[in-house]
Amino acid sequence: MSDILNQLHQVLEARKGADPDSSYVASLYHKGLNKILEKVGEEAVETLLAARDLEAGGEAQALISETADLWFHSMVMLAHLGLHPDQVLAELERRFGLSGHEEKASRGD
Ligand SMILES: N=c1c2ncn([C@@H]3O[C@H](COP(=O)(O)OP(=O)(O)OP(=O)(O)O)[C@@H](O)[C@H]3O)c2ncn1[C@@H]1O[C@H](COP(=O)(O)O)[C@@H](O)[C@H]1O
Repeated sequence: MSDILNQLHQVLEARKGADPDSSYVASLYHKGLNKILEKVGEEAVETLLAARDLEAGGEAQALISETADLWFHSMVMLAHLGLHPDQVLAELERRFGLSGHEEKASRGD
């Protein structure tokens, strides 16, 4: 399932040499870290508002879409700073192991 993260990361890397007028990602790189962080913050707020709306009877698709925007802009931030999404996945895997989920799952707990 996470292969889409790798494929998207490759596109984000390729956009480092692209014309800012022809690519949204290249335009974010061109504007710099502060603009990218502004977008991450904006999408985080839109995500939490969509979560509250869903609990109040709104659409799940709105939360899914906002979460995708948040993950996407977080990946742009990581790529801009020279990091790979695999590093985040590895950290989640490390924590999963630390909390003993696999051990509990194998025991059937
Ligand atoms: N996954 C995405 C993606 N998700 C969201 N967005 C863009 O993120 C922006 C979301 O910001 P907003 O909703 O705030 O829209 P906005 O008001 O127009 O944004 P701002 O003017 O505030 O920057 C929109 O312009 C969306 O088009 C994305 N743009 C690109 N991608 C992926 O990145 C790849 C490369 O994109 P380009 O660089 O545009 O070729 C694409 O092939 C896609 O796979």
